[in-house]
Amino acid sequence: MGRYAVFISGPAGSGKSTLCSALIAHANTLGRNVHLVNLDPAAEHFTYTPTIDVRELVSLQDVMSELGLGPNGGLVYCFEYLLENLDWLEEQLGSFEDDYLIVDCPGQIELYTHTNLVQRVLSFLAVSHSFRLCQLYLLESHFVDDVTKFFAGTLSAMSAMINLEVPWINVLSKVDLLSRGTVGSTSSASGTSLAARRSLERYLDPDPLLLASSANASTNPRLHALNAAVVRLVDDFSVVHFLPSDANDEQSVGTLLSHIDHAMQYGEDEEPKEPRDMDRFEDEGDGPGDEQEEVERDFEDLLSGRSGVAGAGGIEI
Ligand SMILES: Nc1nc2c(ncn2[C@@H]2O[C@H](COP(=O)(O)OP(=O)(O)OP(=O)(O)O)[C@@H](O)[C@H]2O)c(=O)[nH]1
Ligand SMILES: [Mg+2]
Repeated sequence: MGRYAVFISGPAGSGKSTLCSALIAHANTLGRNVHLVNLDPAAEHFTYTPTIDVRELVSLQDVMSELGLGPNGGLVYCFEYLLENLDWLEEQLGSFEDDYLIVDCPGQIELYTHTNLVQRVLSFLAVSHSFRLCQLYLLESHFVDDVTKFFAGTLSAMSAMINLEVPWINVLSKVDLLSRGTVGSTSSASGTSLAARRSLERYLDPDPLLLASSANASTNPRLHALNAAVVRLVDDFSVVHFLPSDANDEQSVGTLLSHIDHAMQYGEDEEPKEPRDMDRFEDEGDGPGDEQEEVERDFEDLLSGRSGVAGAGGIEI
């Protein structure tokens, strides 16, 4: 079948561990055998017991108390320790028959952008163990309530992407909070939801002119040339494309899993599948569309509550 590993990364609290659990639960309902790998030496608890857990090799708490390091230095030390002890990882990997790993990563962005530590773990899996890899990068949906925050989030995703050089999927997590009005402006609840929804639509398929004018409206004129440069960058590279995610919505999780499978060409003997919920689109008689159209449709369904999954709650706007 081949060996596959998807790394779930993103800033602290962006929903990585929750999404790992949701992906595993969804894969289980499809009868698929996937394994959780914990690469976060500071993790506390998991819904599913990790099959491989870096804390069995080294834990952040021990490193901090024994070496007197702070949390960030301690984390870097833990990764260096892991890389010095790859035989441990090798032994853990060797016990699998079906290798589809869902890897929960630490939230410290500098691990992906300032060091090559994560990159070396990825290379070890790809080169020494023939894993096909994919990296998911989560950004919380509150990044879309302000264009300058969106730029910051997009640029951090881009710098991690350039550093790691593996198939990449950007995810806007917790979009259900937008529809509840928890994220966005301070107007009335329904107004806030609508505004947030419009923001999200704008950022899923950004119009460069609109992005530039709203960035210019909230920044010093001296920064307008920089805004224009960032908008060009955002417009020119596909890093700007985000898949919306609600970890509590099975359809959303299913769509993400299908994008991950597609990125890694999971099941190479089978016909490669387009990253979409095929049954739903076939039922609706839709022909194949481009990826962005798909994302927009999924997003529309998510926000309008047309989830089509038994037991999944609709989202009120
Ligand atoms: N509403 C909503 N909440 C979510 C979603 N995903 C995660 N959360 C919540 O966000 C919080 C953080 O989620 P985690 O999964 O622990 O985030 P994390 O990225 O693993 O955090 P660290 O490991 O500390 O970096 C928790 O309270 C989750 O319940 C989502 O899709 N919707
Ligand atoms: Mg976590």
